[in-house]
Amino acid sequence: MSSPALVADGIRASYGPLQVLFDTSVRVEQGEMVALLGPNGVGKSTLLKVIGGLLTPDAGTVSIFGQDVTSAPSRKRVEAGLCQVVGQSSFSSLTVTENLLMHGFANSSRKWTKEATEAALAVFPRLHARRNQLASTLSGGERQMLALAKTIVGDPKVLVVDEFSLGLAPVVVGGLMDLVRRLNERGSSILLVEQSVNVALSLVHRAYVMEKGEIIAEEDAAVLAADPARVQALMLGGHMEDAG
Ligand SMILES: Nc1ncnc2c1ncn2[C@@H]1O[C@H](COP(=O)(O)OP(=O)(O)OP(=O)(O)O)[C@@H](O)[C@H]1O
Repeated sequence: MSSPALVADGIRASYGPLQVLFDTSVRVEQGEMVALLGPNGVGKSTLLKVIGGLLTPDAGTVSIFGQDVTSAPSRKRVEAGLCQVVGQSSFSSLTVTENLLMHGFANSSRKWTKEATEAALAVFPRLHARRNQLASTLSGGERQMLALAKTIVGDPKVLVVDEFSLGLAPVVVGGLMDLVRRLNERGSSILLVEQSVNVALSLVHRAYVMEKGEIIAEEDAAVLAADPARVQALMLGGHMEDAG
């Protein structure tokens, strides 16, 4: 039987005395798209830090395609196939297009790189308009778009995305969802952290809902999407008082 693409099992994690994750477990099978949902501050980004090797857990394991990477540096995780959309790092002395092509050629075939560069630029008209401009001259939002576009061109085996809908116009989010879907069709396994439940459930196969550092529900996305009242109750969780 093939190993899951990504497993975080029994993760406990803290910032100093503040424990944020309590035996949190998520799994993404090969070829699967999974969402991690939950309101602000429940620990979603913390779990991604543990997965990416930016925070050492107090307990639990992380594995990628069956390889235990719990204590491995981020570089080893990347070698194992993990790609995380973090930061906005680009080569500032290269143009937008050069950044995309270079990232693609380093990680994938020339054919896919050229196709995906065009597709990514089509999703982001702002980047398209600035395709021959140096990355150093982009605005913060445009750099964010370039970071996402680069990830897609890189054809990752396991893609972890934190809040791709945040701060982007709905039309851009729609285009990005199409790109993520295409990546998944090519075989990428995907973990998507999202606050926008509608965006997430229309894209993924399965979803986890997190509440105060624990997974409180795990369901097929179609089952959750058919029961908005339950989703709303799960997303509000113990945060009713903050929801207003
Ligand atoms: N570097 C840090 N030092 C101390 N506490 C932190 C740190 N980062 C996060 N926290 C706290 O840990 C808890 C979980 O934060 P985390 O960012 O993982 O939540 P989240 O679910 O990703 O939230 P959001 O959806 O708002 O990004 C919060 O109470 C937060 O204040």
